[in-house]
Amino acid sequence: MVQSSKKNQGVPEPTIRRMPSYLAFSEGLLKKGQEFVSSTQIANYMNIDPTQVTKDLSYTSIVGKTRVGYEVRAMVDILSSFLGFTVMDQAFLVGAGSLGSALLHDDGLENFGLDIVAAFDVNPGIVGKKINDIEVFHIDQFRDLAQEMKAIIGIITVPAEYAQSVADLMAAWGVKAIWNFTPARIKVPDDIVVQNTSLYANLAIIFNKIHTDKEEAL
Ligand SMILES: NC(=O)c1ccc[n+]([C@@H]2O[C@H](COP(=O)([O-])OP(=O)(O)OC[C@H]3O[C@@H](n4cnc5c(N)ncnc54)[C@H](O)[C@@H]3O)[C@@H](O)[C@H]2O)c1
Repeated sequence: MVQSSKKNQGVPEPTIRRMPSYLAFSEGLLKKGQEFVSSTQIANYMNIDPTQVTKDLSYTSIVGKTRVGYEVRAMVDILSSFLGFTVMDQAFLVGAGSLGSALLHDDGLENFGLDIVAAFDVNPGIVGKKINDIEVFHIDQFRDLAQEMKAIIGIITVPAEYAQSVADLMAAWGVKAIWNFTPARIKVPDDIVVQNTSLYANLAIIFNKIHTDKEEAL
């Protein structure tokens, strides 16, 4: 069995960002019954240079065979483990509104190693309910439940103006990472990993590209 590290220190972030696509591509090939895949085939799919693929995969224990390439089954096993998708980490979500409840409904997160064990909110209409079988508690219960449930990842989906106070609460409890979906930039001790995610930033890039293309075409 391949052990997951969930601590792949020194691996460049662009490499980590490409790996889920390598994994998805390999899973597709596995379903079609393909046994081996070459770096050129992966590179064509990704629209990048084959040497980049070889370099990225060299951070893992995947070994290619001359002329046949990489074994697809090993790619799937090693990449999912390398990316930390095979070991479950527990998370708390704070802010069970529109976005928060969408994340609570996303069963796919579990396939990627994230188990949301509890949600928190302040709205009496939401507190005490279950969303996709995950209980929503009042934020005042955070400290006690954090102690009990020992989640190491905090997900923030509250209005931006409350993001810092929620981050402070999570940091005081001792989370190792915060996945911040708000547009606020939070400040936490350096040993806490913060990942900011925004659909709207990606949308702005799309708008910028299509509008620039349109202007160029005029
Ligand atoms: N990253 C993205 O792509 C993306 C997409 C949509 C929304 N957002 C952001 O996510 C956040 C939530 O957006 P939404 O549309 O779900 O809003 P929403 O109003 O539907 O939900 C926010 C929830 O947070 C709760 N809340 C408020 N203060 C709280 C506190 N101190 N502690 C606990 N819960 C609290 C509210 O009761 C509400 O249920 C906003 O910051 C928004 O900008 C980000």
